[in-house]
Amino acid sequence: MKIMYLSLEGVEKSFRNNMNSEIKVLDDISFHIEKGQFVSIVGPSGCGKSTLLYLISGLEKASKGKIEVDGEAVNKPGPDRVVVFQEDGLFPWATVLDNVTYGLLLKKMPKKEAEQKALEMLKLVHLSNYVDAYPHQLSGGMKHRVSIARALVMDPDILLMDEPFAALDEQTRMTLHHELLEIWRRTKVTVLFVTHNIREAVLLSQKIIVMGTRPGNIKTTFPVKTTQDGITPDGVTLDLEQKILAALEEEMEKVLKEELGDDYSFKTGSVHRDTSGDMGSGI
Ligand SMILES: Nc1ncnc2c1ncn2[C@@H]1O[C@H](COP(=O)(O)OP(=O)(O)OP(=O)(O)O)[C@@H](O)[C@H]1O
Repeated sequence: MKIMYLSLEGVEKSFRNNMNSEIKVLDDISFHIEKGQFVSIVGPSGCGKSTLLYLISGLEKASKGKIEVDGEAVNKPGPDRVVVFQEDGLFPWATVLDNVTYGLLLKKMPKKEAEQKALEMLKLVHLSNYVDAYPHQLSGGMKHRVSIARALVMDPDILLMDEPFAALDEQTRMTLHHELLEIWRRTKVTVLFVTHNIREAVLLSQKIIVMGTRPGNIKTTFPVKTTQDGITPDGVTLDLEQKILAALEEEMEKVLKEELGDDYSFKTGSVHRDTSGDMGSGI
């Protein structure tokens, strides 16, 4: 029997708007993730993807429903769940090494031990030669690698990644995809990865959760079929990208109609489906 590691059952989240009325952002979210899985979440802008990550991280509380990690209810942030954001969030006044040791020193780990752990992580993200550099001396991709090292050094069980590579250029993003997969295979950390980019989701994940919107819900889930080497064959990749895009088109139509008026007509297939391009980055 498979162990369900992260489990959400009937999760709802509402916020109060400026008019003091309740707006439901997430409705009846239920899914289960096995330990060590790499799962992506895609969905239209504003459907509640970040909110969902914050609920799992414990930074926000669910209005209803249950979130459990390894059978334990989540009700506050914990070192077992670390979030990596789109912005690298590094301290500009601190060196790479000091940025990575920061969380460990807060946990009262002795400095020598913290530095040794940080150096191991920096080796894993190929930044051993930059330990004394300051963030402004690094490229965007390198800064993201530091922020991944800073998250991993805490030994999290679950890495929650909120569009971590969205602001990077295509080539840097491709390099980081390789590195992230290598890190994932070596550390066996469970990854929940939010992205707007369908291709990115297909390339990285074992399972893809597609969210609908108004309010945010789970529209459908796709398993990603890989070979024994963990590689998704090209035909499978393209087919899956098309299926995800088709599922999202309906949601996008809903949003556009709401924002642009009822007479707006969304033509099926009007989304650019050039498979050589950057699938879904406009979603
Ligand atoms: N603290 C808050 N108070 C009030 N409303 C909020 C709060 N946080 C999020 N929301 C609302 O919840 C909805 C979902 O936001 P969220 O950022 O989770 O969506 P998203 O899918 O991550 O969007 P994007 O893809 O554009 O980043 C939005 O309408 C947002 O305005």
